[in-house]
Amino acid sequence: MASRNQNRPPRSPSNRKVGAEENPLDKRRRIGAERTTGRGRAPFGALNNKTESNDVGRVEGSECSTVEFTKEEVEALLNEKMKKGAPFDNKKKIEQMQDLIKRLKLCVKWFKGVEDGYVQEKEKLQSDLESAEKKCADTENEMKIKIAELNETISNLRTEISSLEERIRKEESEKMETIECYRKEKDARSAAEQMQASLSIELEKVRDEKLAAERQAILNEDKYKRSEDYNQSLQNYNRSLQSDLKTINEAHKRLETEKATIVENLSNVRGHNKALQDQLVTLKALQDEATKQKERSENEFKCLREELKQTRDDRDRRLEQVQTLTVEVDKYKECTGKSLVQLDTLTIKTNALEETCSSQREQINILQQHLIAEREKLKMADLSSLETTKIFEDQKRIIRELQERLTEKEFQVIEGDKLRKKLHNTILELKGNIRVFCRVRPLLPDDGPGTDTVVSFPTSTEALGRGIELVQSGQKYPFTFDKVFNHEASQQDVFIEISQLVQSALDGYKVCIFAYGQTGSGKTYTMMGRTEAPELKGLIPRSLEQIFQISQSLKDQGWKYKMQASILEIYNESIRDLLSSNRSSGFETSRTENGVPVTGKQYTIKHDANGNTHVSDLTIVDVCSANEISSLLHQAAQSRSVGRTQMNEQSSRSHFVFTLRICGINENTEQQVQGVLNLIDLAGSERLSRSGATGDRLKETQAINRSLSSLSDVIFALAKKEEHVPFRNSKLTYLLQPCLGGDSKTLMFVNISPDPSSTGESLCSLRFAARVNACEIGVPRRQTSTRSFDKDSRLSYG
Ligand SMILES: Nc1ncnc2c1ncn2[C@@H]1O[C@H](COP(=O)(O)OP(=O)(O)OP(=O)(O)O)[C@@H](O)[C@H]1O
Repeated sequence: MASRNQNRPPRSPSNRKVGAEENPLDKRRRIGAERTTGRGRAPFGALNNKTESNDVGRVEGSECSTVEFTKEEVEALLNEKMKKGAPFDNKKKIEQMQDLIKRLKLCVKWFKGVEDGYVQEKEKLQSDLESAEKKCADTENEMKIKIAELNETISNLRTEISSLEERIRKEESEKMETIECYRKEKDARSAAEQMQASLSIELEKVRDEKLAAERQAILNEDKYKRSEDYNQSLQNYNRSLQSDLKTINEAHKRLETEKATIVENLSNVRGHNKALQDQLVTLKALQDEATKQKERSENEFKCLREELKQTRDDRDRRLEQVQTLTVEVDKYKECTGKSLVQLDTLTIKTNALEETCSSQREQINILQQHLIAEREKLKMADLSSLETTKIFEDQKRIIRELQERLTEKEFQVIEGDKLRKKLHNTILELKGNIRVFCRVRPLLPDDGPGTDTVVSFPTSTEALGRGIELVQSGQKYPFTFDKVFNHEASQQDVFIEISQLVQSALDGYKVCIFAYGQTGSGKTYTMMGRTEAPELKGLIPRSLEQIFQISQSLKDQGWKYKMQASILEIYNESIRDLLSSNRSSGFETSRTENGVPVTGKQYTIKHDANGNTHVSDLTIVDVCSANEISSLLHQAAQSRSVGRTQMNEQSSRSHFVFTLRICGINENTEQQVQGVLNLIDLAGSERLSRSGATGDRLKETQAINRSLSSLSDVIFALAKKEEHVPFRNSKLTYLLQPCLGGDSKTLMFVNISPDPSSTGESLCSLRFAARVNACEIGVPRRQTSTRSFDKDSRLSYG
């Protein structure tokens, strides 16, 4: 924090040396001591010395920046009296006075310097505070963003880590599965290899067997060939035996023939027969022998056949065996081929799995490296978050300090605001708690000729802008009001004058602004204005817009406002709720239409202990914006015109009362305010003698006159602090009474028509306004106008 001395005017080099050796307090003490001992104080002593050397200006310039005064010194300087000398020693007196003046000048300069320093310090602090606040807010935002980013990064990293861990777990389980698969495949491969080996052995065996079978087959074939050859030879032998047998049989036949011949020749050849018989026996023996031989050969042949068959069967069997073995060999071959293919695919798969495994291992390594890097990052993030937290704490501390300063400043602002309100109110009170403005409307095409003939505005310094003169029957009637607006005054000109009152309503005061005047004098124009163009807007919309604008701007100071609006109309002493959603229920029960009572509500006016007015059954709407108010005013205008049609009522015969209740609370100070803003367009005034009214119209006019007269009576009674406040059964005055007394602010517009045919009405209105203008409520009014209130000048509308 900057010390206060930093903002002081710079010290002269010579003095800086002194300042380095002793503090200002010591110096002040020294100055005081020197003064009491009469040896001269540092500033004044220096001044005196320099005065002697006739170089006062330069000395003052250089010394004033180094001299400091204590309160006591300043008071002593102010209270210092002339030393008593010779009574006519004017020269000495003058010197003394010059000395005193110089010291006083020094003191004043010192004061100015200090004051400038304070102002600079204040400005610097203000700018420091603003920049620090901005910086704090920025840093806080940055911190928040950074923390959010870090949190996000941390959460991302965490999710990444968890996903990586999950992936690792998955990879590991996959790896385990792969290893398991690999192991199984290895087993299968080894089993297949074993099988292949056993199959190879079997194949070898089968091959051997096949070779043996082939050899056997060759042998068998040889055997078979030999058997066939043998068979052939046996068949040949058999054939030869057959041919032998044939020849033998032929021989036998021949022998038989020979026998016959022989037998024939037996006798002849008995001898020979015998020999022949012997030969025959031998031949028979031979034949037996041959038959036996034949049988033996046949047996042998049979045996050989058997053997051949057996060999053939054997051969067939062997062939079958060979075939089955070949099939088996083929099968084995196929099987081996398949196994080999399987083995190859398994090998490829294994290789692929091994590759996958190694790539996964690599991936795991990469992921682990990632994990390590991310952990490292996390650590870094933690560290930076710690650093950030530290910075954040520092910033928080700075913010706290700044907030404390801000609170201090806010307190000062609040105090300033209180002072502003007080001053604002004082200004208004000085202007008068009751003020009367007069507004003269321009001539309308329907009016008679010339404004100047009826109304004129005095140009004397005292009455400029405040005076108005009305001419009736050649006689001039001068009036003075707080402000007089001529026919050229715009709506904005008028609003500028009343806008301070609007501020008072927000400050918690009761404010009542009403327009009074004869029919057609411009009351509605003043209060409501016209909707065609924004610049024609009247006081009511402008005031409400300002209220919302100010209430918005006060939000920064912690003020929160709740606004409630109600709009009513008083016609013939009956209240009509212009915001009632049910139009027929907007009328008071006491009203009748064509002699038939209209069903509706009873609007009873009550005042509570806090001086607030309540109208029972009245619609109260919470409003937050000027737009809402506009739509309410629109609704009220429609209800009004509907009411007029229903009641067969003429325009301007009713008082239009817009009430805005303002409840403000300051969240910082818990200060509360309750203001009321009443904006009223009164019914047009009319003299009975002039209206020539009869019947209901007469009653209406009497009621209006009664309520207007009663209004001035109430204002008068409140101004005079009279105990009895006359209401004369006027609902209007009873309604407004809490807003007229005490420190309430009342502003009355008296609207004047320049139409020569209504000069009498204008005079009457001006007299009424003058009567109100003479009232004083609260603090005494300014001295500029002498006011008198003639109790007997009560207006008569009769
Ligand atoms: N300052 C002005 N400038 C221009 N025209 C105005 C001004 N004042 C009033 N007028 C016009 O004069 C006419 C009568 O004004 P207005 O209706 O406001 O009178 P009023 O006093 O409200 O009458 P009433 O008592 O009958 O309601 C309107 O046409 C209005 O536009």
